[in-house]
Amino acid sequence: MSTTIGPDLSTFLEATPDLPAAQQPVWPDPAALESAVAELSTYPPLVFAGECDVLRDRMASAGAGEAFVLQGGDCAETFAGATADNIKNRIKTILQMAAVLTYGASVPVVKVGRMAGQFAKPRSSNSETREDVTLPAYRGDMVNDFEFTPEARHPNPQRLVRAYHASSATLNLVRAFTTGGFADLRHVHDWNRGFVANAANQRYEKLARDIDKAMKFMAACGADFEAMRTTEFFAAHEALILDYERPLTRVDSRTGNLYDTSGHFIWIGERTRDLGGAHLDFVSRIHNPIGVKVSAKAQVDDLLRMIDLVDPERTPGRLTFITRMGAGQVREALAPIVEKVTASGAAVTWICDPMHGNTFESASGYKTRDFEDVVEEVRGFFEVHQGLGTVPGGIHVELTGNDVTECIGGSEKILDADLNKRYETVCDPRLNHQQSLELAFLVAEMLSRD
Ligand SMILES: O=C[C@H](O)[C@H](O)COP(=O)(O)O
Ligand SMILES: C=C(OP(=O)(O)O)C(=O)O
Ligand SMILES: [Mn+2]
Repeated sequence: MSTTIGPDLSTFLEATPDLPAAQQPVWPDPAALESAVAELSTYPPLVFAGECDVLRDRMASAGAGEAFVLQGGDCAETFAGATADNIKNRIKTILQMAAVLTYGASVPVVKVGRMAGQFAKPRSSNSETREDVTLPAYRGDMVNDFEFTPEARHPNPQRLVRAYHASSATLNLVRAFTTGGFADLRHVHDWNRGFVANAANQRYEKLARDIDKAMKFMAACGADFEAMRTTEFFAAHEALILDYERPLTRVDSRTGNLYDTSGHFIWIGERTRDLGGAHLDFVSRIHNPIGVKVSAKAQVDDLLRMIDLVDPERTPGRLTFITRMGAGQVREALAPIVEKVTASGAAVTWICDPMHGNTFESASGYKTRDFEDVVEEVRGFFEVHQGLGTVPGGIHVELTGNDVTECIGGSEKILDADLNKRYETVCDPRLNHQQSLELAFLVAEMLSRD
């Protein structure tokens, strides 16, 4: 892969028309931006194009019902939060969930972290007001700082460079954990035994016992557990800030194709998926597997045009629709979309994000989600696909491996009054470690019935 801007890449950058790009920061110093972008464009790729191709094949398998995708991680990663413990806890949680889902689905689980690049946020409002002070909204550590002062909220393009380094360090540790023995299926299974040993999680004991039996059966048959000490793991984030994504786009020396090397899988958010906008234009020019968030407001005709733009060849695994309808709307809103997209002959993979349609402000003023709504949206997602004979390909969840109190409900019965105990997110409320595992057990039950 070329690490400098070669002739093909310059042509790409010049050919990119000046389309409107939603949700971009207004960088106050153009010279500082130019210098940060120039610096990024000289840096090595964070991922290799061949790995993106492998993930595209995996997403295709999920679209065909031969794999199940688990995407999970913070709503917004932070520079300060990129510590060994935080990363380890998140990986551990995802691995534990994946083990349970693998059993439930009886197919391989494709593990994808919302990690190593998830440093930018689209916002509903450009500003935030606390008491009588109004400042620019926090847009992710890649742009400005969460602290509520005018200096902190000032967009600083050197943060793009810092985001690259934080992503690089995160990815390095993720690769070490997932290939160095930490991911050993036997450890992961032991951790899950710990989860069901908690009296509050007794309801899941039977499933855990069944997995235990399956492991013993495999061992008795001489299964090669040594080969299960490592696992594939991919990195994903929302491709929001084009001044970060464009300079990390490289020509793959094997094929001459362009890849955004900031992550294996990148997605376009609900607020930036306009057909005439710069974000869809950008992803239509690169070869990574791409996701697009789809809310209940989406128009099917727009989605069909989007498919023509992003996946004109109808390559399985190229395009994933990450639907986020809300528990109350999923059955009604998702069915006609899946039906018409399927009837068009498109080959998209369907994933359920049960978080973003279920956010509300609690009585005590916290932005939260109810665990019950999260589970209910996944249930609706499965029902719709079952009804249409289409494939529910995976889930996309905002989670952390830590014991935060950001979403209410779950077997620990977190209440509104508990939210202030450990509300640590800088953007959306995440499922904590226990809630994430509980979700995995419930989805495994849905999958095994499916
Ligand atoms: O994931 C992100 C949020 O849903 C998005 O940034 C909007 O959040 P806001 O309504 O707090 O701005
Ligand atoms: C902003 C997000 O989602 P959406 O684009 O679906 O609102 C997100 O995934 O954090
Ligand atoms: Mn979010």
